[in-house]
Amino acid sequence: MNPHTPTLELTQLSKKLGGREVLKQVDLIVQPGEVVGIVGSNGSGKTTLLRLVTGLIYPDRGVIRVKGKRVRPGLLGDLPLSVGALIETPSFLPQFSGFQNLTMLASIQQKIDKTDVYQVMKQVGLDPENRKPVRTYSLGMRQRLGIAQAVMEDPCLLLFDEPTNALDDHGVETFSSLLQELIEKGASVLLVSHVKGEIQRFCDRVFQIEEGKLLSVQESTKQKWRLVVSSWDDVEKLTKRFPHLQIDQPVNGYPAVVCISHWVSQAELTSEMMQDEIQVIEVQKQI
Ligand SMILES: Nc1ncnc2c1ncn2[C@@H]1O[C@H](COP(=O)(O)OP(=O)(O)OP(=O)(O)O)[C@@H](O)[C@H]1O
Repeated sequence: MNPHTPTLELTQLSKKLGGREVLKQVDLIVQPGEVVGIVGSNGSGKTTLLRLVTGLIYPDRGVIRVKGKRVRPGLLGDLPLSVGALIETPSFLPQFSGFQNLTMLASIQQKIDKTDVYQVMKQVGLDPENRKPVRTYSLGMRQRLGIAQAVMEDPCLLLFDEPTNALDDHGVETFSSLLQELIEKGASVLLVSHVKGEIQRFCDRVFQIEEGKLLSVQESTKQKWRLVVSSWDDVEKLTKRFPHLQIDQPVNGYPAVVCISHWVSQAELTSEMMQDEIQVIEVQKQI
């Protein structure tokens, strides 16, 4: 897999619902580690956009690619397994406990085991030992379970639709730190939210859906740098220290990585590297 392959590519995506063209020729590219916010008034098409990416519904026109692989919806289709989603009110089997629900879902892909499910439930503030069926869960507990389900298999792309809906203050904080952790690990996120603070805090870029069009309302302030370093040990130090790093083609035999960050000057960047005693051969600001 080419490390530069975008996590998500939407090309000329259009979708009609109830006789109305909800999305019109939408184009979007989301890179690894990028958090993209989607805002817009009620009924503007935000949820529709996320559902299209999961393959739950299919576009009338256009192409969706996750990690370069085309999403072909339908039961016999090719659904993107590396996508974690929390869209609208999550539904679970009501007669089973939260833990049972998640372990059943985990058994489909067999990427994670019961211990991982146990841990992720604790992470979202749910008691994995609670044997009560999901039908007795409050809305907030269901939402927490939905968040756990979305993140548990460490997907490369996360789709969150109003993730803090029904969460109490503690739940919001828990979600925020979980999201921060995922971003640091390099996941890409599409975040739909009416909560301005949430969008401002997490998103690198923000788009608004207006009359079916995806309009940019906040451009990224991040820069892309290529760092050429003296050894693979330095690459190891860098990958420990900085999220979203991608190994690049070596430059004159030296290892190189591409890094997306908010640094504005080369001096700032070099001083960060020096703190970790990383020997930088060359810093290239990419255009
Ligand atoms: N199954 C459906 N059949 C017909 N129309 C639908 C269907 N699902 C959604 N729509 C319509 O598509 C439009 C976009 O809906 P969508 O749920 O994507 O909006 P949204 O931006 O997520 O809204 P909200 O902020 O209220 O969650 C709305 O006008 C909605 O009524």
